Amino acid sequence: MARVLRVARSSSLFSFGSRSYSAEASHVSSPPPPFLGARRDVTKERNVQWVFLGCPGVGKGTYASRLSSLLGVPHIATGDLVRDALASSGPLSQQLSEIVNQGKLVSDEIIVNLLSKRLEAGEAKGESGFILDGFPRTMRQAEILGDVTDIDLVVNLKLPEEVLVDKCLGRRTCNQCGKGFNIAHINLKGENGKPGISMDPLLPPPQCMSKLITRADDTEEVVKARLRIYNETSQPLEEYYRSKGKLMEFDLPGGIPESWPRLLEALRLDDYEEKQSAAA
Ligand SMILES: Nc1ncnc2c1ncn2[C@@H]1O[C@H](COP(=O)(O)OP(=O)(O)O)[C@@H](O)[C@H]1O
Repeated sequence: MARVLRVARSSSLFSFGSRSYSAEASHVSSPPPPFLGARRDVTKERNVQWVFLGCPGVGKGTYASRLSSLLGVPHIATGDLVRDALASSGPLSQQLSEIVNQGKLVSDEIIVNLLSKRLEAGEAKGESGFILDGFPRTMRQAEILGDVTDIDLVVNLKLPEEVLVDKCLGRRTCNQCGKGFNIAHINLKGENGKPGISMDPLLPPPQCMSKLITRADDTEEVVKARLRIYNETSQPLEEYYRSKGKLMEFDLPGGIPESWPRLLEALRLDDYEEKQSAAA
């Protein structure tokens, strides 16, 4: 989809593909543009174009990244694009740090701009397809995405809210190799017919142990703010994609060892590697 966006010099307009958008807030009550399921089937001509939805801490990054390696498509996390922009010097970094450190969402204009640049760079390198993680986050972003490309599938990962906070607070990244870990021990008892959930920590190897860092926005206060904002702004997206017949709900049954094979099964990818090698 990387016929990508540019911020128009004239100020309050930004563009994605050949379309321009006003930088003002979206009127969610306006009907969304027709989605792409209605258009021709292009899935056979290109790699997958998938979106991962889910609350902060649910594990979107982990599963999206594993699937991207399996399918050979880029995993594009807008949170990573924001953190890269934060790490660079300049006025954008200052503008972003205040927003991100309060757990608030960056403007649609900035986020579409960052995503567009990333897609453009990927296209120049010959990338095809994507797994988007953290985008779209608002109805307006979903409408913009729907205007410029076909989304094949939206995977909505779910975990009980009690688990999400603990998982966010347990996240760690190695500042040398960049890998993500989680030091939280989750053990939620089942009640009212709901199954319990236990997850072992994902501990780093000894060489990373002394290099672990915690995201500045993974404090309890900011995590709770992010969860609240997610529930307010992103849940309408579930309904939107459900109504297009694109939403796949997936309740994570536990940690990676239990969840990964079940997710592959749900995506009908459980024998994907075998089929790939047989076809080769
Ligand atoms: N699509 C988006 N729209 C607006 N802001 C975003 C978007 N994606 C990421 N951000 C910003 O980057 C921060 C970190 O994003 P992310 O790593 O996806 O965190 P989370 O753990 O909340 O899912 C968010 O709190 C938000 O400020």
